[in-house]
Amino acid sequence: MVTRKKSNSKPLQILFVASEVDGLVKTGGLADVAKSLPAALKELGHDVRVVMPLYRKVPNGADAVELLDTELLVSTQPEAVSYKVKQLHNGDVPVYTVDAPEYFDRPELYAENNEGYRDNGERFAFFSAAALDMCEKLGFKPDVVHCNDWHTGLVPFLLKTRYADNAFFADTQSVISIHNAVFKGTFNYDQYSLIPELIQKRYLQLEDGSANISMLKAGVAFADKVNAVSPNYAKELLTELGSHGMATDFQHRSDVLYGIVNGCDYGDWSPETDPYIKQHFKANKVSLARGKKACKRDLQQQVNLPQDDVPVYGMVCRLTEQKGIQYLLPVLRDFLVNDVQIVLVGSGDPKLAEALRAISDDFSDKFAFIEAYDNPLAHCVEAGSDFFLMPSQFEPCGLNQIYSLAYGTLPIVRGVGGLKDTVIDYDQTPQFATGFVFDAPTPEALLIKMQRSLLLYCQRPQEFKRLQQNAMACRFEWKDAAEQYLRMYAGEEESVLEKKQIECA
Ligand SMILES: Nc1ncnc2c1ncn2[C@@H]1O[C@H](COP(=O)(O)OP(=O)(O)O[C@H]2O[C@H](CO)[C@@H](O)[C@H](O)[C@H]2O)[C@@H](O)[C@H]1O
Repeated sequence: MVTRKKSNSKPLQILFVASEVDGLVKTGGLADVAKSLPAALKELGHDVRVVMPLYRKVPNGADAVELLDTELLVSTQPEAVSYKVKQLHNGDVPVYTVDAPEYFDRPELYAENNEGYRDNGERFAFFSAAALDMCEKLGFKPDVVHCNDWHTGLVPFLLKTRYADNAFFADTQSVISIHNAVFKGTFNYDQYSLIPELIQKRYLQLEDGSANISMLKAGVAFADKVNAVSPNYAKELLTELGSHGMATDFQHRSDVLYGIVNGCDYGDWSPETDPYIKQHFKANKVSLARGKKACKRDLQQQVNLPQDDVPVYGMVCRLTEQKGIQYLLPVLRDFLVNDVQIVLVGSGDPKLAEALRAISDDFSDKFAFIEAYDNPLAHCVEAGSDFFLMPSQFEPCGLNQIYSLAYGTLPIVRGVGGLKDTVIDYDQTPQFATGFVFDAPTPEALLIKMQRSLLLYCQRPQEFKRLQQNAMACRFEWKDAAEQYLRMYAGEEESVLEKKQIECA
């Protein structure tokens, strides 16, 4: 029998610690969450403040209001590290930016030319320490410190060590959200000089190789609660196959491991209001048909494809193995013999880019590969495509398939992580289907679903429209996700383990 604490309705003070925040600086889905979840929590009446590094890329960084000019003192270090805290706003949410030029005044956030900065361990160890150091100085006493991914993994560790007896944080609980456990933030001990607590006592369970400490492991081991960005990913994290080598770490925390699906910011991603798309549209048949057609023509024009009336498959992603490009590449030429077009917008791994470029050179009238990070174009791909490809190797939640649903663009996804939680397969559940889901991690399994989708489009247009309308009726509101987070903070949400027990009973 699980006993639960009663939820406290008093507004919470929440510090949301993230390495990137959409609206200020973004390289991937973590930034979308760091923008939308704090906003949704604030909307529900809580005092939420975000803290992130002040990178050179942050617009208006120079105009931010300086709140603190201070230093991080570390007992074992002869010299303190000076830093400032400057305040910006992202919508209604205050954002504290940690200004330490030696760490963050660089051209990029994490890497240049696909190579991580050599001192990334030290940079984010500092950021984690500063995020807590500033709280007392600013007089902000958080009830919840909500961390995100490896960059912030040392925050829960510091709360349980450096701040264990500190009255200021006596009532503070820590949470870490896992957006992508493949990045463990593993660095040599010599990068942790600002965190002597890690060195004075050896924490074997945090080591990833004998000379290295993983910041993500530290977050998972020391946070009061751990949550994955979908229930299915939370379950996968408990397995050898799906945990990126961290099954034991997650199994040790299974009683406080939760899974909460990300929301969709419909203020940014709605075909009815999207400022980037050619023609707004709704789910009713006439509006959908007209809007999709205009957006398709516009997309074809933007990426230099013939403006033909053929099914268009879109894909927008970081070019990494995670996104399943390796399943697409071997079958891309086979699929392109059909009367179809594919638009892929992505940047990242140069080898994957080269392979995609070669195919687009050979099929220039059918396959447009845009090697770029281009947000307006991403919106046009969502609006102008008929199908959206997301054949991920693994996918903690995935946002683009959720955006696709909103635009009536049927996702073709692999049934992993959050993709399984958010897309309903046509072959399994035709009545409620919103897309296509395949299981095997093979190019052939992907090709079969692409061919199935093509048949549906060409031979059963009414049925295709019905699926589009099913997709557009799906809602993944951030408000609902935020309410689940609040229940998790309050100890009222079911952990993955409890959900499993209920399923088995
Ligand atoms: N070339 C490009 N041009 C324009 N925009 C681009 C782009 N490449 C990516 N994006 C944008 O970046 C975001 C990507 O979000 P995802 O959730 O799909 O993946 P990501 O792997 O970064 O996030 C990780 O964190 C999120 C948040 O929890 C999880 O959903 C996900 O599974 C996990 O891997 C989307 O907003 C997308 O439009």
